[in-house]
Amino acid sequence: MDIVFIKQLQVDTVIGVYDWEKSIQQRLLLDLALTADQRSAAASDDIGLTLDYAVIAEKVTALITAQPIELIETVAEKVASMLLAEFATSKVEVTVSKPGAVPRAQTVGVHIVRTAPAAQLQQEQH
Ligand SMILES: Nc1nc2c(c(=O)[nH]1)N=C([C@H](O)[C@@H](O)CO)CN2
Repeated sequence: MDIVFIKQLQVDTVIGVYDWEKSIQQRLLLDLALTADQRSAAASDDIGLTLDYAVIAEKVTALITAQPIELIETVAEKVASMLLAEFATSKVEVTVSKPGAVPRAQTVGVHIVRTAPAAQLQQEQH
């Protein structure tokens, strides 16, 4: 199946468990993959028939920066839920990295895969 993706989307926000993290902004990097058949968009050359990655990037950034969050797992789950609810996609993969969180590691993060409920999948096929 086809995938529309965004790699290494930078989002600066208040993120972290500890008190010292609640008064600073830290950078998260997001990799997103949204599964959706792209054949009709390609055949018609119509942005309205695909998943607009610019719109996705804006909505994801707005969602994450709307309020402080403690866990990157929460970020990933919120993003996956929003993408499934607001875009015509059957499956999303969300990777949230927090570079700099562990000094001796290049980066740390979480990767989740979520699928649309069966009812939503049936709607998209018709
Ligand atoms: N699995 C996780 N482990 C940790 C998280 C997290 O969000 N998920 N967060 C922290 C702290 O906020 C850390 O990033 C501060 O440097 C620790 N472990």
